[in-house]
Amino acid sequence: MSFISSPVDWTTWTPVIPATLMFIVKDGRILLIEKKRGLGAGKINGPGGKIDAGETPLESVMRETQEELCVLPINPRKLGELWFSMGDIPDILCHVYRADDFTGTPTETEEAVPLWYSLQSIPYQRMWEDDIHWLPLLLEDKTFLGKFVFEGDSMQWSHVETGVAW
Ligand SMILES: COc1nc(N)nc2c1ncn2[C@H]1C[C@H](O)[C@@H](COP(=O)(O)OP(=O)(O)OP(=O)(O)O)O1
Repeated sequence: MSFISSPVDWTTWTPVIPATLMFIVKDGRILLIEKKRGLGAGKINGPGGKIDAGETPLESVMRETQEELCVLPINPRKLGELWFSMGDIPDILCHVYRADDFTGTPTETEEAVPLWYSLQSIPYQRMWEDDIHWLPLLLEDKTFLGKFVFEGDSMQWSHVETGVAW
């Protein structure tokens, strides 16, 4: 969808909300959540959320994963950033992490239902529209920077580059 020019000037774009996402990939499966409340409620995503004041992105994604799923990722690594121009809500810069192991038992909480999917049956139709543009890169352990323009739930424009050094 990046064949048309971007409706957003990314050189001056300034995100308002810093956020995170975590994807745990183990034994040919990925640990996702059905989000029960907040932005994206009802969709399937990784655990994550807004970064609190004074937190680093890594501290935030560990806290959010613990709060939402009762697990702690082992050796998390940042693979991507997602820049979301959202239109009707404040713009989001999301740091995306992957881990290949965890401690604890994935457990339903007030915020999320844990869901394991095989890597061959990721439910993209129930996820945000941008995910299919970068989650395959994360599964290949590639780094990426994705820029997306949304109007409501509808993606209007996208561009993803890979081989980014974080
Ligand atoms: C627009 O496209 C998006 N795609 C994907 N894959 N993920 C997105 C998109 N927009 C937002 N997100 C992610 C980023 C965060 O992980 C969550 C939103 O976080 P939330 O608002 O739920 O933050 P919390 O701190 O958990 O919320 P509370 O204020 O309820 O504590 O969605």
